[in-house]
Amino acid sequence: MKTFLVVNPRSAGGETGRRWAEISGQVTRVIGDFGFGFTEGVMDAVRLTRDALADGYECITAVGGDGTVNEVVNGFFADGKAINPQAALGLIPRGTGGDFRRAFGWDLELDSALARLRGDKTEPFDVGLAEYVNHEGKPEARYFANIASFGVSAAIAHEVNVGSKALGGNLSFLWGTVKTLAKHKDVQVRLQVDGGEPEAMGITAIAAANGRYFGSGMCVAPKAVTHDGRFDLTLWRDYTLADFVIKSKGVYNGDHITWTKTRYIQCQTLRAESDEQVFLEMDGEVPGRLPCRISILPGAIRLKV
Ligand SMILES: Nc1ncnc2c1ncn2[C@@H]1O[C@H](COP(=O)(O)OP(=O)(O)OP(=O)(O)O)[C@@H](O)[C@H]1O
Repeated sequence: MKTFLVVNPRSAGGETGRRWAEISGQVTRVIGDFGFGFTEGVMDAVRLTRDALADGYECITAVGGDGTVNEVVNGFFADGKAINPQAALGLIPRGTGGDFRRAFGWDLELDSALARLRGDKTEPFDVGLAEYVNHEGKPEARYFANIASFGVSAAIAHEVNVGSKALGGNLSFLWGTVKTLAKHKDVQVRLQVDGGEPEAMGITAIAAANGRYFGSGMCVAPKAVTHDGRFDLTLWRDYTLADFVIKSKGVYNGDHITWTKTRYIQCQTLRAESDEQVFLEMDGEVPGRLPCRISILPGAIRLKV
């Protein structure tokens, strides 16, 4: 398979760029010739992926974290269609959060990533599509690989992404989480699942999950499968800071789905709207807010496993 690596040199705190000579040497040893490009900023991985597919590359491999995976997946599509439905998505995980790779039990070892790239095993991979309102108030659509969520999860991601990183990555994330949770109140939304009757409800957060983890390791959707053509929809209500701190074990190991404050269903589409400002997060980025429509594209691309 002709392979192209989309490399985010800034991922893993810039270590990917600094260690590139060593990484690329190992890639060559294991898979032979490959093409590659460095991303130069936000959304650049979309362009690199589209160009590589147009050049006939059959396996596009993200070298980075969840943000890079999201952009590469977006590059698999143009004008609402997969550019090459037979093309495969590969991953050399380099990020800090790594929620996408956790669904597959993949670690950060380069050797295991290269073994996947060298092998010819792929499996169908469902892709999420979110239509929403961006921060300029304009309608926008974006694909996602792992999870789209709204409510406190998106508020935290927004706080961390726009907040000061003066404390350093992990501390900023922790501080953003505590600050947001401490002042959070459930928001009122109207939710319509698979075209059914709209239901009004108060929610802490709702996650439409293809993969299983978000928020750097919270197992929000423990039964989600990335090739079953469905989202696992997790609805949290009345969650407080204490649930995320004192009872956090259940949030991290998936037991929360047995709590009375959690609802867990499967669906293919959902619509959500609110009279309040409710941010929408996908794969860790916060490109906009409700109202949104989220749908699944079953087996839209193939994944190297
Ligand atoms: N050259 C660049 N300079 C600055 N930002 C970049 C550059 N290339 C890519 N980016 C941005 O970096 C963001 C984060 O990258 P990525 O998710 O790969 O790494 P990470 O933050 O280390 O990992 P994770 O998201 O898993 O925590 C991406 O959304 C991307 O738009």
